[in-house]
Amino acid sequence: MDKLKIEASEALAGNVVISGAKNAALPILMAGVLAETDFVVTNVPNLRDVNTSCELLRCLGAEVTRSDNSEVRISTSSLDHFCAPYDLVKTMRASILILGPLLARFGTADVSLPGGCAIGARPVNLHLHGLEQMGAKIEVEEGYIKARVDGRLKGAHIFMDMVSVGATENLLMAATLADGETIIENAAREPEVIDLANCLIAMGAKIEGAGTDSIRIQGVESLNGCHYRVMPDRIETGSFLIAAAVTRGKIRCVDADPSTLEAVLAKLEDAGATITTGSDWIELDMQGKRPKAVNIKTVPYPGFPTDMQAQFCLLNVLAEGTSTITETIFENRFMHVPELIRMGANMELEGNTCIIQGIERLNGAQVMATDLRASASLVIAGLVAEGTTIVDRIYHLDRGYEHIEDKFKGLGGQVVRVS
Ligand SMILES: CC(=O)N[C@H]1[C@@H](OP(=O)(O)OP(=O)(O)OC[C@H]2O[C@@H](n3ccc(=O)[nH]c3=O)[C@H](O)[C@@H]2O)O[C@H](CO)[C@@H](O)[C@@H]1O
Ligand SMILES: C=C(OP(=O)(O)O)C(=O)O
Repeated sequence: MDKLKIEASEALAGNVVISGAKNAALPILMAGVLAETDFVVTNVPNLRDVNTSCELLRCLGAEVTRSDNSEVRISTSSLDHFCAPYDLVKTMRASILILGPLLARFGTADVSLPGGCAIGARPVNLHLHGLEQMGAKIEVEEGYIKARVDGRLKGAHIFMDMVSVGATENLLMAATLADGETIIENAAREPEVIDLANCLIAMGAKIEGAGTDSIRIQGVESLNGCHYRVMPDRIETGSFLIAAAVTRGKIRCVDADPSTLEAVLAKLEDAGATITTGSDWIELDMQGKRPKAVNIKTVPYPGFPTDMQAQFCLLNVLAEGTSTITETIFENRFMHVPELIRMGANMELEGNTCIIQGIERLNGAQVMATDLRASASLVIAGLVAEGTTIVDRIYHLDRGYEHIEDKFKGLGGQVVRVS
């Protein structure tokens, strides 16, 4: 099994090209099921989760081709299976996003119930409840969600009990083909929801309010394919900016979107970074200084993202001062903490808060994590640790970071993949 071997590195410097966003590409690929004509998605990152999504679409009978690494073409003319099997869903929870599109277009969907995962239980009750309000009959049998509707789904006024990105996306996709108007209240406002909505609009959907907490959808009879370019990955961008900050370097992220990262950039400025932005780039310059500790609390967008929590934990581990990091989205998202402690970090957990006393340097060690962003924080830790760090179980990283070792290498980071 592959591992990443990381040596203590100089301050990162140079440009890094940001890939398309995993968390936008996955729902957009699932939206392909809604399209009656050919659908072409560009800027799709070459990631394990994207491979899984393509495999899922193929397993339904869709034709999926990848002309080069970043373009995916989907044709649903031969789609004739309506089941997302356990073997695929267990490797990628986002497979649940096939439920809304399948049900809306074909009136039937069997989707393996995703289990919990390393970061929490992650139930899907909001997805199911919203679809039921739109007229679906849903049973859970033998580990599968079995959803059926006679004719079309019906527009509904849905009040979400809590903010859920995935449930908002599933219901948004389902509502595009429903009969009448759907309003999703307390909707997630994440940029990836807006990207999905823009894609659906390009396919012919009638959607207003994406990016606010109230999304209004007028159902249409059918949708066509379109050409759609996936937005830049704000979490990949943030991860490279953190790596530059902790190595006290200066980097520019190109093909990035600063407007989707305001909370993260504000915290980096509080940590002492000089941030400069253009319409599609972000530059961070630490001017050789050690970062200052910053307190963080994760909340839904536009607040500070949970997907950047592990990386900021690491920044605080190396920063000047004491800080607290509070995780409010997922109940078990601190798997990086024991591993960072093994590398010498001075931090402790109290409930959902991590208290960190900054130190100057970490020590290399053999580490592993069972979650994507925790793994990213360990790779970045390796760049500033004395000696060698080996990060194991990197299939988690391959779910969300394209060519991570090449991108670090381009910035002067000593990261290599070893078997
Ligand atoms: C593929 C993708 O886009 N993944 C992102 C998405 O995950 P995902 O869409 O799974 O996350 P949600 O926004 O749904 O989860 C937020 C919270 O709501 C809870 N919940 C969710 C649905 C539900 O039916 N019931 C329920 O209780 C979850 O357990 C969690 O505590 O948003 C998360 C929060 O920004 C990010 O960390 C993930 O990277
Ligand atoms: C938690 C994440 O993804 P997923 O929802 O696909 O597990 C993530 O991208 O950090």
